[in-house]
Amino acid sequence: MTRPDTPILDHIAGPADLRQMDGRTLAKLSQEVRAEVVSAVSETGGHLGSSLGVVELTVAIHAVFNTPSDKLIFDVGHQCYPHKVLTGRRDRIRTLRQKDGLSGFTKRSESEYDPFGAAHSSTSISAALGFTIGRDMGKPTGDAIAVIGDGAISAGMAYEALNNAGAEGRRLFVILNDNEMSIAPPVGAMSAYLSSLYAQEPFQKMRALAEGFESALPGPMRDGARRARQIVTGQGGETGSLFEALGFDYVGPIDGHDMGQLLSVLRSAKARATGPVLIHCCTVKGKGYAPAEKAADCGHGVSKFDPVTGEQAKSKPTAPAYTKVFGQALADAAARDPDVVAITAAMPSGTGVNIMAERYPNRVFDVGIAEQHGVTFAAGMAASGLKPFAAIYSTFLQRGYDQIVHDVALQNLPVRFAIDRAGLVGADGATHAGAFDIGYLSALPNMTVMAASDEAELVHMVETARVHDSGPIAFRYPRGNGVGVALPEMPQPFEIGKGRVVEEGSDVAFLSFGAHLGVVREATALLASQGVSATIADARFAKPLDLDLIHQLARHHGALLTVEQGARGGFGAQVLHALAASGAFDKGLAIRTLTLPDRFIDQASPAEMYEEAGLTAADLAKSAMQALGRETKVVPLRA
Ligand SMILES: Cc1ncc(C[n+]2csc(CCOP(=O)(O)OP(=O)(O)O)c2C)c(N)n1
Ligand SMILES: CC(=O)[C@@H](O)[C@H](O)COP(=O)(O)O
Ligand SMILES: [Mg+2]
Repeated sequence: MTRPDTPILDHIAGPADLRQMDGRTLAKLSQEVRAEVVSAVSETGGHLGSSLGVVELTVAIHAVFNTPSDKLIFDVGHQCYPHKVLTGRRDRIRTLRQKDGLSGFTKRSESEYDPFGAAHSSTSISAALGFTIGRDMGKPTGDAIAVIGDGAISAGMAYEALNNAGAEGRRLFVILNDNEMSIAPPVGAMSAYLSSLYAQEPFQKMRALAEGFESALPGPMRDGARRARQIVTGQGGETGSLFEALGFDYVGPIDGHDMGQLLSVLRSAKARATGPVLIHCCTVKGKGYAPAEKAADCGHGVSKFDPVTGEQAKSKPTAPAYTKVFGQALADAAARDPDVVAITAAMPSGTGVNIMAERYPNRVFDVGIAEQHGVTFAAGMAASGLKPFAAIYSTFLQRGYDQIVHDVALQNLPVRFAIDRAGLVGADGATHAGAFDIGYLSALPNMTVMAASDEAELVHMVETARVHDSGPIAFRYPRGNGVGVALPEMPQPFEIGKGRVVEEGSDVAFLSFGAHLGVVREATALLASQGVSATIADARFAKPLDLDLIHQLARHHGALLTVEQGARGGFGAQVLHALAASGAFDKGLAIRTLTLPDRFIDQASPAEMYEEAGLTAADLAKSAMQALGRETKVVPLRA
């Protein structure tokens, strides 16, 4: 594959080199960085659109600020590819999101230029404020600059940070990267407010309340800024008032692709700021690469693609994606039951609720990146008598945990949690792993917790959740495609707390919770080839547990192994508690709990990550042999 011609970039060793360049050269360099990002992501896949949108901004920040002493903190971190190219990682940029390669996000362990890791949104201002306190208390750290998107700034945590930063009044830079896009078009009053800011004032007529800013700006901008200030302070204009009310100086809006504007504004802000400053920067998501600019999601997340045409490599699925199966089952449930409503936190297509939204737009609520609010909002809906399905990825539901405890479980409100991306997700890595939900939900009184072992089970679980109106209920399912089983014509609710035996055996029993059932089947085939007969049970429920089934498995087999795609403290722990409480260990019991290990696992393919986790079929078979006290070397093992 031909690589782009990058004569300027080829001579960049690090951000210090940018500080020697004039604006025209920096603008040219930006084009080369853009070409490099397109070329690299065409080979790896990844968050293309967000990265393309911040190329000039990233170049300008590094040219003006003294990174890594100054701390550049990207919110979410999915837009950091140009930053990685410029900060000594260009030689590995084609390993993005691959096993042993660069992370797709900022990561402290990867570079001194990544002062704060991210991947979940809306943390940057808080972290930047923390650095400013460190600086002011004498720690060897320079200015802090948070770059946050218009989607990310819709989350509560960002407001908490703005509120705190405004009150602290310390020198701090927040750059609002406003591309009028989240993953889907952004929603909410804040988004409308930001749009109104640049509807009121075209570029160049920037506004800076402090006189000092104005006088530091070049001629035409200074006039624009002064006019804007007069509009606001003299004639009651509203521009920037929200941020100013929070204690920030507001500068903008500026054109985030105009190197001249960026350099002027950043330099004057750097020279003059005494307190917190918000620079409102307007950009285009996918900028400069037509297929991304034209795409409905502006190329937010792409698989490998042909850089000439933009056509993405799509493998032919052998079975429908779990997300789609859920989305369809939810829409069907909504058709049967007018009380069914759905909530998403800025992920309508990622969670599949867009399918229901097409049919029932007034019953699907996108709350923006606001999982905490989304959970309590769902609790309110449940309290009103509706049947809310809060469709939130496992990893992002962590944001709403106190709301799950305090607003949902404690009040025993029947919120249905549809938990996608359960287990290891692949290229997004540890930050996005759905590792903890089994544990954090099963710990809660009143909560019912299910996991789907295949896509047909998922359909039945949607129905189980719909009819379960006596308390909260959750069901989890993984990223990716189902296993290819036939889907039921008409879903049937499961009996709460009842599992099923999938295959009868005699020597050892596997009690599987969720989508690792296929791997369990492979493990039993390996065991069969060694003359070991295994029972396979699908627990369906982590809470309440099917105690009869568990006791029966424990009693009639030489060993019992629980299997789950989740961290320690989850399903296996629940089983151990139940067996201990019944005294099953008093007489001795060979048992193993097969979970994710107690460490974070870096990005790779899901299969590679499960291998790293020690959850392959061979690993399971080996554990079974060990639990039975038999020779293990006959089983094919991972090195
Ligand atoms: C807490 C949390 N919820 C959801 C997401 C998923 N997510 C990642 S990027 C994104 C959109 C961010 O939009 P914006 O901040 O405007 O950045 P852009 O992609 O437009 O550059 C969302 C919803 C996340 N990373 N973290
Ligand atoms: C950055 C981020 O959080 C999302 O874009 C995420 O990468 C989406 O993941 P899926 O591809 O699994 O929907
Ligand atoms: Mg955006």
